[in-house]
Amino acid sequence: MAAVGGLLLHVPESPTAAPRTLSGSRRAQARRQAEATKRKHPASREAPPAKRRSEASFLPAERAAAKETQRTFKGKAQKTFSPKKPSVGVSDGTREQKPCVRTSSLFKNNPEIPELHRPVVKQVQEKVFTSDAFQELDLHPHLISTINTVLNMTRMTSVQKQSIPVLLEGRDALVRSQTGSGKTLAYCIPVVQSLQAMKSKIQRSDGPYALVLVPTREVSSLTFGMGFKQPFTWIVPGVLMGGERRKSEKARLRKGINILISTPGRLVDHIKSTKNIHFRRIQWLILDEADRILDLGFEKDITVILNAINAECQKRQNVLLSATLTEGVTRLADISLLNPVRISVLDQHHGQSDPKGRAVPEASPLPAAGEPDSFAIPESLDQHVTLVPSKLRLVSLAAFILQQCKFEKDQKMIVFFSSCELVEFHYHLFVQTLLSRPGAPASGQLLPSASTRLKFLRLHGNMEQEVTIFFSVLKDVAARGLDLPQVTWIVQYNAPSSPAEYIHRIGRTARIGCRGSSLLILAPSEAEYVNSLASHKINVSEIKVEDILSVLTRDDCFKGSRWGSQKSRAAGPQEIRERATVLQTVFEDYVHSSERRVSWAKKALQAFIRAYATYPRDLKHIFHVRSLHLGHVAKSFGLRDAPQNLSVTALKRRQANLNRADLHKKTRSKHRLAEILRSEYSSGMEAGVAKVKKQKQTRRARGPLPASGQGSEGVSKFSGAALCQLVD
Ligand SMILES: Nc1ncnc2c1ncn2[C@@H]1O[C@H](COP(=O)(O)OP(=O)(O)OP(=O)(O)O)[C@@H](O)[C@H]1O
Repeated sequence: MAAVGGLLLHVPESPTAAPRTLSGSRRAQARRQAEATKRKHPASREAPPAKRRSEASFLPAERAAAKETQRTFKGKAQKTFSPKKPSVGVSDGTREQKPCVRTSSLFKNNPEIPELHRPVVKQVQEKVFTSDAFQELDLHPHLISTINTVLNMTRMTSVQKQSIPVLLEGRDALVRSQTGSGKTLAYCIPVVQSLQAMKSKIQRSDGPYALVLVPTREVSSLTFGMGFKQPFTWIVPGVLMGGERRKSEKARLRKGINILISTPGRLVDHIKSTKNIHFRRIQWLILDEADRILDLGFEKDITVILNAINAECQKRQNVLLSATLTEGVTRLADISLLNPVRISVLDQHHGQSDPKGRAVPEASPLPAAGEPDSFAIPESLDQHVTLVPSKLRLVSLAAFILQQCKFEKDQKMIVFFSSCELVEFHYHLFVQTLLSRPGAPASGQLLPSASTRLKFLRLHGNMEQEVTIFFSVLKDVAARGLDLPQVTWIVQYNAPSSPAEYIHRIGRTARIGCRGSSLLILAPSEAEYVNSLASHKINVSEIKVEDILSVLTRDDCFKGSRWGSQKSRAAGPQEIRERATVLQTVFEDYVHSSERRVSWAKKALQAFIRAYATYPRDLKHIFHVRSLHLGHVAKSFGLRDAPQNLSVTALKRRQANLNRADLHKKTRSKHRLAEILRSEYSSGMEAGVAKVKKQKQTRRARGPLPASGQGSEGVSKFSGAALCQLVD
């Protein structure tokens, strides 16, 4: 089941959007460039530690890698990259002041980009579809016809073919299969089949017969929407989710829910406070996305739930499903399943099926002690990584979005960030600078040929109201809520905190056999993360940052003056630098156009650093706040200088005093805190975090708002978040 805690979706704009006129745009561009030229660049103040300093620094060191530059750019490499003097050019037959863009600030003093010696590993792969139809299963004809006509599915996926017969036989099962392989229906079908076949017809007032636990509210809605669209109207499914008011959930529980879908946190909340919740008729207990449930620290809540169910009913069927089979998942299986059949789609090749194609109980291929887990990755998914110096991160992300979504057709992209604040920041920044708006005045902050083909949406944990809107938007766009089958690109702007999280993020594309690609953006100092992924049999190939930025040469609105009259000239590194600087200047001008926006960008920067400080211990040698160069990172927030009062230690101390003590008290787990801070998955029931959110809201009411008045600040309820964009 798809689960994305927060995302920003990007849909085609109305074709009526009026593009701005070129002449006005050129003037605005010239003004921006003039300002950029006038500005004093603080390059020397931003110099990185001596260890990583290099003179000319677009590539690992331009001079050292001149050959590489020529190979990649297919143009003539420039020998020197000193700031250029303003020049006068001729345009459209009129003499016009065309100042040059200074390139020193963005491209000087960057750390070297190391050669990526990526170990090539053989990825674990699974076959998604079988040739077998649902008709081959012993199911009620109405159920088959609903699957065929309402859900529009004919052939079973491998996991469905292996799991459904086992579950229909009444066995407990531990099911492992890659993301997007159809695990939800693998349990929904047997549950519905068994409940409709009960001798005494189910009454709504009987209460729950099946309990489905999922990690997040989003997943619960989707499970409800997709899996339990069943034809037997007397079986009532229902969802308990954190965003809804407890009172109305209690009322629904009182009326009766036969298939109850909930996040662990929300259910525990009801177990403790709702009198009329009971489990005496439970026949099915499903733990879906068990790895994510554990990642989020819900182990204790699961124990509370198991105890509550065991106290009222002993005999039931238990199913645990997971994309990754970690030690934690096996431990959970040990306590929740009884003599389970272990189904792993990979096992097909290892003779674990009987002659009828049914899986038989057997030990699953768990990693040996000390050996890292390996994850199955869809065959149709191409994974990439790019190493980008901090100063170039923002322009690189924007260039990549433009490359894929403006210059390519039929693209949809989800961009994951490490916090809600980052989603808000990038959403507003891109909407204000990269999009053209009908009737918008020529503010000079919008790119002249700003795209009419792009649209952005966002989703994250601080958006309770907007989640509903988001779902209704998605209904039109993708028809399957957050499970967006046509997503073509997943971009991870901030690295995930675990390989399992990486797998779940990239699992939003290449679903159910479709093609998809992913891009992980790392800083040069984070290159070792690629080895960490390789140890889990995750294979990524490199895209060079200059190849990403070179897309800017396809759009004349990024043109620097030096190239104004040389249309035929091939794009060289210098031109790419100039164009990247034009784009960066657009972002910086927007951010620096008011005090409020500067303070908003600073807060986003703080949120980034806070999230960076929460990487788990085993990744600290790769992601350590001390290795961040604040001046450089500030550039990726459109800030011209690092905020004066922003020292990593002070920030951490302040943050610890403000929030963590409270959160620690509530969660009693450092790991859980880190996950809540970093992960896009949440039940929405984190008491401690909710309290923090309340504090933040109060503070937000007092403090300055971002430009649009919609942003958020501080520690979010769950900060892993994503920005998703979709293009016509
Ligand atoms: N037999 C089928 N034929 C066609 N599409 C299917 C079939 N089974 C499931 N799907 C579709 O595949 C997509 C992924 O299914 P689902 O969300 O259940 O996968 P999953 O394995 O639970 O993924 P994840 O682990 O990422 O949550 C959904 O859009 C679903 O509608």
